[in-house]
Amino acid sequence: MSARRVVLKLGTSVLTAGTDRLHRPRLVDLTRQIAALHAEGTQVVLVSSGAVLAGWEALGFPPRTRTLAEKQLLAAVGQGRLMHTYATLADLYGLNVAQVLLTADDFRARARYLNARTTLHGCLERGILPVINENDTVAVEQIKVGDNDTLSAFVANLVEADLLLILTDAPGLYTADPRSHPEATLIPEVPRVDAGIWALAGGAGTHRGTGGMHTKIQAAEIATRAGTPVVIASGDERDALLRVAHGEPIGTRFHAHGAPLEARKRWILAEVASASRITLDAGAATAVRERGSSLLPVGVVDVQGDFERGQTVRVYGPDGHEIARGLTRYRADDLRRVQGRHSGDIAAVLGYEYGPELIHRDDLILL
Ligand SMILES: Nc1ncnc2c1ncn2[C@@H]1O[C@H](COP(=O)(O)OP(=O)(O)O)[C@@H](O)[C@H]1O
Ligand SMILES: N[C@@H](CCC(=O)OP(=O)(O)O)C(=O)O
Repeated sequence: MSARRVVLKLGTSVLTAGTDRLHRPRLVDLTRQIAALHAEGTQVVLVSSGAVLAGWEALGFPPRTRTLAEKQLLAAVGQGRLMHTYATLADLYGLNVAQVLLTADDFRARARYLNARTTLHGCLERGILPVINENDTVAVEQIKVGDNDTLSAFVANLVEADLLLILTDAPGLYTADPRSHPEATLIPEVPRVDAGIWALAGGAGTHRGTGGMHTKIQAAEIATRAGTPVVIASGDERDALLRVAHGEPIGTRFHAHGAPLEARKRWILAEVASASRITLDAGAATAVRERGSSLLPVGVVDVQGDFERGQTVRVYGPDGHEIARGLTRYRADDLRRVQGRHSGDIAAVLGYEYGPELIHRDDLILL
């Protein structure tokens, strides 16, 4: 079966194709494959490393100290150049690109999470290619994801991808690090990431890459638990992206556990804002419960508690029974000002708006 929404992670090792520089022919080839998938109606979200390398290249390969400050400086120099390269190449295929720089905090804080999600979905709806990287220049130890394998798994959850493809310089997960164990063999299928799989992780990867196989296994565990299958394959393989997206068995495939919706439900149901309580009128309760509608402010008769935009809130029917939980797009104080009013009035009352829905149906779980 072909994937409809793919998160593609490109490691530094792929972008350099065994050289010291961003390998332009490699980037052209990958962009061509992304454009071909777009033409088939498959959405692609790119998580691209390479900023540090591009910065190092731009500055003429100065001796490396490998400190955090140096990495941040090189990333600051390189990120723009990396994006310029993607924008130029995508333009050849009539594609626009959007730069999205994220850190771990953007996944933890719900308002930021929601904003990132809205932007990414907006890009996908308009056929724009989002190019994501960690925001290295601000990502101090406490808030950084730390490697783009893990970041790509977070992104796969964020956009509810139906495939995460991690391209690297190894053909997949081997029984041991193939650099030091030439007798190692490829593992084509991993039904579950268990202790035996973790034991194969080996060391920290190439001198340019971050994390080696360890972070790729970690990414596979995060994404497969949330319902997204993961493939690790080689960027040297001809048409790797197209073939994997079309379901061809190359590299190592990690099987998803459970249905994606279940994982997302668990996420929404977790961390309910304390004492939050939104009460609906009968019409809104029926629309939400029986017609699967989004929840609009017009159907709200009462708002209790103090919650922020992006938090999970409890939704009650007029009879006082909890009927749903969902992620609110408006904070409690703002919602009190627009409850019972039509969505078209929101901007006039608040001076801004985050869309017509209070809780979008995708963010609403019926109980
Ligand atoms: N069991 C394993 N199977 C395959 N590769 C492994 C394994 N253990 C360690 N590795 C190493 O991981 C490297 C890829 O990771 P890394 O250098 O971080 O690449 P990237 O830049 O693509 O993230 C491979 O080149 C390989 O040497
Ligand atoms: N954010 C960094 C890449 C970090 C990273 O995980 O690198 P890699 O192991 O090559 O995917 C950069 O753009 O250089």
